[in-house]
Amino acid sequence: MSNKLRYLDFEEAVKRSLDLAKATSFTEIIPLANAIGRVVSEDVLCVKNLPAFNNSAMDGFAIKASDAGKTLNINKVIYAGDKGEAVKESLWDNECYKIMTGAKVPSDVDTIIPIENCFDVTDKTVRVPENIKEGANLRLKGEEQKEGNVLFEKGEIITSSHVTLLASQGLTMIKVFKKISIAVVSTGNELKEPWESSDEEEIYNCNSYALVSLLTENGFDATYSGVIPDSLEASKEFISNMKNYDVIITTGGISMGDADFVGQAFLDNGLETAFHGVNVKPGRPIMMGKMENTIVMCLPGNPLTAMVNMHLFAVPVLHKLQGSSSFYHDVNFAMNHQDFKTKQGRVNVVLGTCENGGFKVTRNNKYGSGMITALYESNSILVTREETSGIDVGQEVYVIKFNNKLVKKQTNIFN
Ligand SMILES: Nc1nc2c(c(=O)[nH]1)N[C@H]1C(S)=C(S)[C@@H](COP(=O)(O)OP(=O)(O)OC[C@H]3O[C@@H](n4cnc5c(N)ncnc54)[C@H](O)[C@@H]3O)O[C@H]1N2
Ligand code: MOO
Repeated sequence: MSNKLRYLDFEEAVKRSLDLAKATSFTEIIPLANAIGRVVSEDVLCVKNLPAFNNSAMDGFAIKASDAGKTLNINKVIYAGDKGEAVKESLWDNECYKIMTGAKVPSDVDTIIPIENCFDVTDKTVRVPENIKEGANLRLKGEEQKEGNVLFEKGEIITSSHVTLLASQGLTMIKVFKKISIAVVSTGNELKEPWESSDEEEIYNCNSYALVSLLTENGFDATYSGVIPDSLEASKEFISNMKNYDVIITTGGISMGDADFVGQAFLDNGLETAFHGVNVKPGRPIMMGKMENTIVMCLPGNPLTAMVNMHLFAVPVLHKLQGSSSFYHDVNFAMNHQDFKTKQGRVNVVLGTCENGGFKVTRNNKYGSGMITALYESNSILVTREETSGIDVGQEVYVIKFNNKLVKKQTNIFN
């Protein structure tokens, strides 16, 4: 680390990491069917009024409100999709239309009465109630969105709700930001790939697979590019071949060990360091910077640390790079269910489970950063301030959720 004793303030590190990221400007046009999770690169405007024409919200009778209480002759039946003559104004005195939900409403009527609220209904006549509300059950052209309105904005991530809107507009292609290219690499001579056999002194590389999966969960494409060897020369060469990526994420080799060459290898390749060493537990050795046009994120090798810091620091930066306008953590407000201690003097990132508004710390907050199962047992992280020494039962806390799932036990959903 550049300075062994001074670690950067957590909030400053978050700021510097986000300052590193400038949104991509490369775009492409893709089919609607492939659009989920992509980031819109320009505002999407309404090109077809919603609704596109005045239509009925109910199966029933389209009448003039002034005919309330009368028995009316049924002029014709109008179905959804009818057009031209079939929906032309043609009422004489004491007439109405029978109309179906979604059908165009001729302009000589102003109110729809649901069929079940009418009396003496036959094929030819109907008696309408006395008390009616003029304009009832009429969906007016453009009342939801008018042509020219912004339906959604540049920088939004496409969800099923966006797809609904696009399809409602007859838009089959959408302009999005091109996916940024992300390389994930591990470091360490002790690593074996999960399909290889390993001696007792060797361990399986879980970080690379963990990070690629986490990136996939967050809508990114990432390439696993292998293991950087534990030698400065080999590390330098490995890194020099990766400068075409938008982002390189490494784990391990970033602390103070004799085999920790990653930082130096990046520096020798022209890295401008934004920070190396942050006052956070776990994750103190974390390093970030920019090497020509490539953002570099070096996470500590301990699996739990790597994943926690990936959630906390890296994911927001990646969303910003990808052009998303929403890249800050979404926090949930929860009630803490079990006392736990935290280490004063550093920002602590604590694992726990957040369900139905309650937070429960994982393993009483006594787990090591080399552990793997503690992460699996958790779905949230809680970040404390440097001066905090513990969190009490009943204290209200902010938590950041990951691996968001449905829950096993049903609880009250009503308010
Ligand atoms: N003298 C000091 N030693 C250490 C410090 C320190 O400040 N001074 N910091 C400690 C902290 S905190 C952490 S975190 C670790 C991080 O060190 P590195 O980033 O250099 O990581 P490595 O030493 O390469 O590995 C640490 C640990 O993680 C295992 N590992 C590495 N890669 C993988 C992988 N792909 N899959 C699974 N496990 C992996 C590795 O075998 C080690 O056990 O440094 C402390 N030391
Ligand atoms: O960052 Mo390290 O994981 O605190 O041990």
